[in-house]
Amino acid sequence: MNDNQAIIRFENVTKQYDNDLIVLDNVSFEIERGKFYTLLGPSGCGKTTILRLIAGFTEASSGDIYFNGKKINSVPANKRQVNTVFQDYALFPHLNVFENIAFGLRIKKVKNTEVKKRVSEALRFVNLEGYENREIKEMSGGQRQRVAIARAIVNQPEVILLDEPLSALDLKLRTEMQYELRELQRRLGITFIFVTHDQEEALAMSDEIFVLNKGHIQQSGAPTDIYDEPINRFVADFIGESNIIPGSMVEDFVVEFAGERFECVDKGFDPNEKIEIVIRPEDLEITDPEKGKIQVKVDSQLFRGVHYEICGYDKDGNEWLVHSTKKATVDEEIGLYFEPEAIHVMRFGETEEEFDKRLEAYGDETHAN
Ligand SMILES: Nc1ncnc2c1ncn2[C@@H]1O[C@H](COP(=O)(O)OP(=O)(O)OP(=O)(O)O)[C@@H](O)[C@H]1O
Repeated sequence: MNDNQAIIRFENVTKQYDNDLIVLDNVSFEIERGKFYTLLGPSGCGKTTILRLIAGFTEASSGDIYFNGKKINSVPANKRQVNTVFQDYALFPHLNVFENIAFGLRIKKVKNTEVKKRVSEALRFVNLEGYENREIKEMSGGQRQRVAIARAIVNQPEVILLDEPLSALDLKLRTEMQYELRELQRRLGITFIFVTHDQEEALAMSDEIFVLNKGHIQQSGAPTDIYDEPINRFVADFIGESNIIPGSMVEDFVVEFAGERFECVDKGFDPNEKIEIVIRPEDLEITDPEKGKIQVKVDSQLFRGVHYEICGYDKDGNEWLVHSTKKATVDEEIGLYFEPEAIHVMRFGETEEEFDKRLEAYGDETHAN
């Protein structure tokens, strides 16, 4: 087997349920071996459907799915090198921790000594040594979560699918489990495909994120790439808070919005092409009005612990959101300063393919959005 080969490949996969709803519309992507992937998107965008297609719980309406280069469209679920960790853990309440984890091995008629060895190993991986004889009802939410993960890794699958596995946990435990899961994936070296609708979780955990909406992958890439270079309004909005302001590209490196022209680092647009710009709230600095590039009248302010969240309007009526450790006063006029690099220019309705082509054509010494 070629190590560089994608472990999973979707080729023009469409999924339409009986009710005629097209959930995935001609989707193609590759999953590389040994990485942590996250499928991120709002409720109903098709994340779970992708997992179900990989696991073999449902079939594609059209298109092909490959595993290690072999087409697996009609391979039954129990013959796939894949294990799923479900949102509700799906543990058996009448079996103790050991037997829950051993369940899959027992079905495969693995020898008792081997079962013991592998279950102990799996328990060690999830830090639950000594819990073998506990009843499931005696385990906390976080511990149940770990049992569910142990039950997946004990089968030594090549891929583990995790469907919102942390959503039932409280915030503190959830954050702890995020670290644990990430660390576990690194130690095991197994490919993880994780589903969430929580953008912070996706940014914190993943090597690669697929942002999904309305049956399409809107953008895929490393967390920093997606955060810094969202290709459209949906991604910009979904991944963190953004100021999205309409404008036009005057020429290469000059953009106009809020009635002013600004230096930027983008090129490759038609002269005066209508665009939208994104500036992240943390990239705006509060200054005196005359030192700011934009002047804004403060409308509201909230203290968020680490920073103030300040909202205001410029003279054109655009809303500006600022995250700053500096305080402002409601109705005060403030200046906002930003570097040319803080401006990300987005073309209307561009697909990821077109975006990538344009980046290639213009080299990567600039954003060349
Ligand atoms: N078996 C089914 N029959 C008909 N429609 C379905 C079926 N399963 C899912 N759907 C529909 O397909 C769409 C996508 O569902 P899916 O579960 O993949 O979304 P999701 O992104 O995982 O959402 P969530 O975050 O809410 O779990 C939804 O509109 C859902 O109602």
